[in-house]
Amino acid sequence: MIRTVESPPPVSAPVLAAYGYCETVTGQQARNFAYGIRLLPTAKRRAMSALYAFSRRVDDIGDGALDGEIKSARLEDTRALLTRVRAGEVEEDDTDPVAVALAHAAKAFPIPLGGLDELIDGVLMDVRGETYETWDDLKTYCRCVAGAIGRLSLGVFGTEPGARGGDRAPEYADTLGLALQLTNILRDVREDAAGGRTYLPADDLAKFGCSAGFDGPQPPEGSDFAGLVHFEVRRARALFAEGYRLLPLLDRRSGACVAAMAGIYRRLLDRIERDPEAVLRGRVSLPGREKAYVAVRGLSGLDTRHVSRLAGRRQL
Ligand SMILES: CC(C)=CCC/C(C)=C/CC/C(C)=C/COP(=O)(O)OP(=O)(O)O
Repeated sequence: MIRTVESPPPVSAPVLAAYGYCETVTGQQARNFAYGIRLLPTAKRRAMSALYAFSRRVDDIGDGALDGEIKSARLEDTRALLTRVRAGEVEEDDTDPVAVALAHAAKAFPIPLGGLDELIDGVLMDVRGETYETWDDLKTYCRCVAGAIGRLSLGVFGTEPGARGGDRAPEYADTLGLALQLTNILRDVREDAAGGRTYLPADDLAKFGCSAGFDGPQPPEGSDFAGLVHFEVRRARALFAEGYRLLPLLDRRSGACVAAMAGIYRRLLDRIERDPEAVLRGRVSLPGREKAYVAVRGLSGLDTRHVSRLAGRRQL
């Protein structure tokens, strides 16, 4: 069962500084997720920033310019650090602020830290240059790099006591992570291709004549690129619909955080659906004012009430 911890332990000056570092990383680098994280009360916001900063570090190793062997070794160093966090071996005066903040967050909230091992496993798949034959194969990767983040975040949020169906919350959080990751893969298709990576399943690419890959602002000749994008958008929408069942299980501000994160990505998906080739021309993004609007909407509980109504009418 997932507990909500009401009063986290008091925060010492070194831990406060460590959280401050993680919040700066989050504010500067989480161009989309920071809007949701900001809506949380202090202790949860700090814990989410610690999770973000650790995940960012893992991701940056994967995306960096080093060669594969060095990346793998660095990822294993990060795993060793995680083992120290889990064993309670990271002291408050450790020189690594991300480790200090994560260790504190893991004491304050029941965060299933094994999810960070999964994230490292997923980034190692990237480093090995794995490609995916089918959606089931890609799903395994997405569970590691995004489903796990959903389940870790749920450890911070907790579920509302007595919420009906609360035991399914980890499954919904995982599915929401998949929805976000598939959207991210569609958005970054050109950038990933430039970096030599293809995430979309080979059998989908073949079905729409896109096996030649995406190396320019135009779709591969003779392909049905828009058909491919619309097919993946439908898949992502179904994942969003399932993952949104998480919202009524959360307290108001955690629900607002998730609604903001998911809402911003859903709007990215809308834009991609309207103009599929935009993802080949550059990075599709939302203006800051639109992200702020989605965050305010999340806080007003509109999305949560909408999902509850649909569930009540058995339309979800
Ligand atoms: C329950 C819950 C909270 C579920 C959501 C889980 C979650 C936040 C998954 C993240 C997956 C994802 C698309 C990461 C990309 O980060 P990025 O830094 O590359 O994103 P950006 O490029 O859009 O800034």
